[in-house]
Amino acid sequence: MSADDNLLLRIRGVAKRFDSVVALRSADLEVRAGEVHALMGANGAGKSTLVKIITGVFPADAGEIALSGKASVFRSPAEARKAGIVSVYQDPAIVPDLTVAQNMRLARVPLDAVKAAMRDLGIDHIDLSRTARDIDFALLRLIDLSRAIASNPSILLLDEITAALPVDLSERVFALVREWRRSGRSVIFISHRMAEVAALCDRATVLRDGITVGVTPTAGAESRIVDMMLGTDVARAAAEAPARRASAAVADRPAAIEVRDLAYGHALRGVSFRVAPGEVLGVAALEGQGQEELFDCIAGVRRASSGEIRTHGEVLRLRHPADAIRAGLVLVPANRLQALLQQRSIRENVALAAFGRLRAWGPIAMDEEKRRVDDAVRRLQIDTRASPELRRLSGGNQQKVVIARWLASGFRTLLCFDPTRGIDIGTKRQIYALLREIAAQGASVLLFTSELPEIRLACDRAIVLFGGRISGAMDAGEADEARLLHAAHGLSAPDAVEAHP
Ligand SMILES: Nc1ncnc2c1ncn2[C@@H]1O[C@H](COP(=O)(O)OP(=O)(O)OP(=O)(O)O)[C@@H](O)[C@H]1O
Repeated sequence: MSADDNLLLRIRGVAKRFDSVVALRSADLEVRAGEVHALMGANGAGKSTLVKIITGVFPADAGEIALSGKASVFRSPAEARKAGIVSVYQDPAIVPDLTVAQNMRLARVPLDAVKAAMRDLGIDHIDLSRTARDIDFALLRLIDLSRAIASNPSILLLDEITAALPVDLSERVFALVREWRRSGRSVIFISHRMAEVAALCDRATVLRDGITVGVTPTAGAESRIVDMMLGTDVARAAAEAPARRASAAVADRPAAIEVRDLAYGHALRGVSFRVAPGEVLGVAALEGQGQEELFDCIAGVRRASSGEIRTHGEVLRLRHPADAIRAGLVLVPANRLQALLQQRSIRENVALAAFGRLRAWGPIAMDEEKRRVDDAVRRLQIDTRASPELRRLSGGNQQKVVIARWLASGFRTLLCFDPTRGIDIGTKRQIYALLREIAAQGASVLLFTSELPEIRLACDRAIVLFGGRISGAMDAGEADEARLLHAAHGLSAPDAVEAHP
């Protein structure tokens, strides 16, 4: 049987325009039965738009879609589901104020099948009568995935499913995808993490500026894929890792931020560390080891049960995020939906923080605000073609808006919680370079990342959390994945890992 006989989905010349924005010019995609197929492309390349066209969220302006050789146009996700195509979209399709069970009923999927899928993913401990709003974002995505699996599709589309997931939960998704392939079904997998694409996917289709620019087996093709995604010139610039400052006895300087014996219920216990001015301190941890509580306490979102937080020697009383912002501590949260006003313009969203601050200082300096906002938008290369509405930006570009906001307003310490979630490899490098630049100008950065290789690229030092305590501390040069993972599992003998590669 030839590969063509095995073709499940064939897409030719799909185009889509939103007013003046051309999201897709001519997208081609062929997915075989029993294949895990990566859909790659930089932020804004058109991946999510293609996923939404395939699953009937909106119609294409042009092009053909054929399923098992038969021309197929779906007018809604429900129609696509009936034909065996189901997607887990980038933002969970879950109503926050309903319980998990109510959400599943809303999606018309049988609860028993959802429970079975949750069991397969190892998340059956979640009480289905809990309100979705109270459930961690990473777990919500897995619940959304369980919903998708429950209808047993022949093609599963996963749009950046692992972007919010820590290593251990990502592994469960990979196991499921492999099982899916073994049973002859197909997965279309979108991710900005090249390592997982190379490990998991059979072939990749690459989109650039809305056009399919190549199809390749993934094995050994990582750098070729990056070249295709970014265009060769940009890829070359992106490959130059940001220069890490020579570690000039940073730890000896007075701390920009010092955390002493911090506790928050059982989630955080006796956590102490310092970040010097000009330093980027990385925080690594598996899911739910106290990292969210740590960032929330420092950002004034939650009140610590005991312990102290100081900036430049002064003990802070943080009762509200505004207290932290006044002390120069600002948070870039992982969940951009929390941080952004979807109905407002990009400009308003970037100006949000600066606006409050400038107003506190006196008359609003509109020119100054405009200059700062323009500068931040330019530095982060935010794609403003779809201006003025923020909600029309691609996921990665929305994430950049959150960072741009604080760039425009100024701060002394940037608390970044997984800031490069869902961001393409070129932009990621820009963000690391930006964090380094911010540090070089004297600010300090505390960076939690669920992507362990980022620690070495962006940080000077790293601490690792396990069970609410610090289970490891090391210089970035030593923070390879094996060492970090070891500490993240509460194992204190990284040398043992090296001894058994
Ligand atoms: N509903 C919409 N209205 C207007 N423009 C849109 C809409 N949805 C997407 N776009 C625009 O279409 C282009 C492609 O966006 P899309 O979300 O498909 O990119 P992507 O490849 O998924 O990016 P990312 O990796 O950042 O998620 C972007 O310029 C985006 O701003």
